[in-house]
Formats: sequence, structure tokens, C-alpha cells
Amino acid sequence: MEQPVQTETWKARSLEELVRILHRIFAEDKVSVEEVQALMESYESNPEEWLQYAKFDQYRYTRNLVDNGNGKFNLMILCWGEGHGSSIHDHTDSHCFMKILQGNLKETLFEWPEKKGNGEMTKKSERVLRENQCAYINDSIGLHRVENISHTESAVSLHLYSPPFDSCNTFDQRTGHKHKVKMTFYSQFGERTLCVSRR
Ligand SMILES: N[C@@H](CS(=O)O)C(=O)O
Ligand SMILES: [Fe+2]
Repeated sequence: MEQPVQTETWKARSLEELVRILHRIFAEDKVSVEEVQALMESYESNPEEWLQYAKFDQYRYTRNLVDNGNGKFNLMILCWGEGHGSSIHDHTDSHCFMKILQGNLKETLFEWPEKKGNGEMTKKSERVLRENQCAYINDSIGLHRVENISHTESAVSLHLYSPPFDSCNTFDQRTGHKHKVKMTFYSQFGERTLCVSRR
């Protein structure tokens, strides 16, 4: 008889412990999506532990690297000012976990456009993610847009991507046309990333 698959249930009591357990999980050959999602959800957000990474920009959401997961994953904190949102995008064939540390974020799911892409993109669903919730998406589920729709409160989220990636496609909602974009970190390990401009 088949044994039900036993996934471990962890409780991360701090951000540091969460990172430690993630390293252990991702050192294995096979990683269970449910296990990672449950682990991330088990961490009760404590601003004292993540404030050093939470660097906001006035104009758009920021991506702040917390840990590079020994090359297996990237863990980062995203800071969303009032009204900030992402464009519709994919996740470059990676697994994407998104946990809310503060505030609420609205997630809208879209279908992949037809090959050519020549018309309004199809909305599949939308939901509001609340503090401590952890959502999951990958390219086979679809595309999404994430927004802090609040006019009075900022939002902070913790994202894990595996394998790590540094570019993705964004999509125009009206036409479905896609556009490859490079993604950057606003800060890494708590230090603001230097912008070097070359001529
Ligand atoms: N995937 C996006 C954030 S989100 O809108 O899910 C990023 O890494 O910038
Ligand atoms: Fe995303």
C-alpha cells in the first residue's frame, strides 16, 4: 500500500530561523511546495527582525535581497508604498512564494496571452493577501500583478524564488505584448546597492 507522503511541519520562530530551515529544505534534491509554503506561513511577522531590509522608494516598489540560499533560492523583501504595484509578469519558470509581512496586497491572476498577443488579457481571479498569508505561483498557474491598493498604508512582503532569476517578462494588459526586463536589487543584505553609471 502507498504511504501518504509525509511532509514535515515546521514552525519558524524568527526570520533567522526561517532562513536556517529554508537552507536545510533546499539542500535536499526534492523540495515540496506545500512544505515551503507552510513553513513561510508559520513565521509570524516581527518587524524588528526585518526592518533592516525594508528600504522604500518614493516612486516604485523595491526589491531587497535578504539571502541567496546557497544558489538554490533568493529570499527578498519587497517594499510597497501607497498605490505601488507591479506590471503583469511571469516568473521565468521558477517557483515563487510570497508572504505578507505588513499590510495587504492585492494579487490579480491573468492567463497567458495567445502567441501573438493582440488584445485585452484575460483576468482569471483576484484576491487580497493579508498579513502572514503566503501565496504561491509559477508560470503554469499563470501571470500576475501585485498591488498595494491602500492610500494610507505601506506594505511589505517576503518573496522566495527558486531557482533564482534576474529577468522576467512583463505584459501589456491591453495588447498582451511581452517585454523582457532585467530585475535589480535596491539593497542587498541590508546595504543599499550602489548604482554605477558607465559611459
Ligand atoms: N515577482 C515580482 C514581485 S510580485 O509582483 O510578485 C518581483 O520579483 O519583482
Ligand atoms: Fe510576481
